[in-house]
Amino acid sequence: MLQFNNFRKSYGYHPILEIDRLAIESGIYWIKGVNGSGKSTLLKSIGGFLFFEGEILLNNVSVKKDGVAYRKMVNFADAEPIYPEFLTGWEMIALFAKAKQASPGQESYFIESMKMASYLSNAVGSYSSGMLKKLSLVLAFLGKPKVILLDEPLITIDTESLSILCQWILKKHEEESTTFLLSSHQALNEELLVKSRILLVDQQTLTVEQ
Ligand SMILES: Nc1ncnc2c1ncn2[C@@H]1O[C@H](COP(=O)(O)OP(=O)(O)OP(=O)(O)O)[C@@H](O)[C@H]1O
Repeated sequence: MLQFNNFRKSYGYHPILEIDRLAIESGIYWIKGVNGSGKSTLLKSIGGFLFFEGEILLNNVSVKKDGVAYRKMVNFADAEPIYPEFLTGWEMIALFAKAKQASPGQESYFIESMKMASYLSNAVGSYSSGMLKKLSLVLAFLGKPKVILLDEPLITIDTESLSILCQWILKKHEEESTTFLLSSHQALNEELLVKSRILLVDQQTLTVEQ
């Protein structure tokens, strides 16, 4: 479903990733690689946020040639999310729900399970890093994307939220066949681990471990 053709990403003259040809089937993938290997660069490229050479296709839709249709199918949560400080959590959720054509009330399950209602009326600028992270995760789950990209989703959230996030991932994958690509230096919990395959970013390329 996700296809790389002659993908090349550099920053200036510094090559970061080269993927000649690779197909990634639907599933849950744990992206591993040492610091600076290119995991965030990979996720941002798939998300359509970075310029690169070559092609990335999702269900045969090209991020370059049909960016609008492509981006409708892909949600992304940044490792260190930054939002306008003056907006409230509710306003951010309303904005994303509209953009992602979420069904009415879709956010309720996520907000309730992570007990976020008490602070969503406050401006985002007042949030702790964990509160902000949880908001970014809710936003990434809105709508019915084919792929959800999560860059370091496990950092800053507390232990209880961590296992709830794993449940969100498993549920969304089971119910909507959503593919997940998530990078993490921390090990995934056991339940998620058994359902995951590993994508290794190493020596400037990407391989799917069997
Ligand atoms: N905007 C940028 N300009 C120039 N170089 C960059 C930029 N962003 C990343 N890099 C470089 O690209 C390489 C890959 O960075 P990237 O953030 O993708 O790695 P990563 O695997 O996500 O790292 P980490 O595990 O530390 O988060 C690094 O050498 C980094 O210095």
